Amino acid sequence: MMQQIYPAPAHDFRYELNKDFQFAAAHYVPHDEAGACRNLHGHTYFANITVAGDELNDSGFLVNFQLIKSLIHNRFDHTILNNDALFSEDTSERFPTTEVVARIIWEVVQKELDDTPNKPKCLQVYLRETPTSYVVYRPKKGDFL
Ligand SMILES: Nc1nc2c(c(=O)[nH]1)N=C([C@H](O)[C@H](O)COP(=O)(O)OP(=O)(O)OP(=O)(O)O)CN2
Ligand SMILES: [Zn+2]
Repeated sequence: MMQQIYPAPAHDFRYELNKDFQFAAAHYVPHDEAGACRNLHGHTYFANITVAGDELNDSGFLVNFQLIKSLIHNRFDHTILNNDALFSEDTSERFPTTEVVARIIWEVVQKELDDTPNKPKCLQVYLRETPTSYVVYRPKKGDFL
């Protein structure tokens, strides 16, 4: 399916994995400057999640590829993002723009990784909203526990 070259975050961890997946979702951006995006419309989002770490778990995984996909796909696929409690119309920090959706994906994934024994780090979320538009979210050091 996706098999494209993604930008690579710099790091010196021993292992790095990447998981591609897609999900279909509708959204609108509740702001006057959003133009046509103020209207409810849908996308097939393509995501690439980068996870890195020095230690593997008892399965020999950094983290199961399927866990990364299911965390996001099960929550957002065939939904209206604006209806999810992770988003809000009260603050632009929680409007479901591509930038914010990418950051929220990072927050969901990293929260799960923080609960694993080998504690890998999500270093990058690449999120493509349309054939011509995508965002890359990279956390800063201080964003990790
Ligand atoms: N910085 C952002 N700009 C825009 C966002 C966004 O989330 N962050 N979102 C939109 C719209 O929601 C739209 O879905 C995507 O916009 P756009 O790239 O303009 O989509 P097109 O397919 O129409 O692009 P063309 O390259 O002109 O075909 C708008 N902006
Ligand atoms: Zn859109």
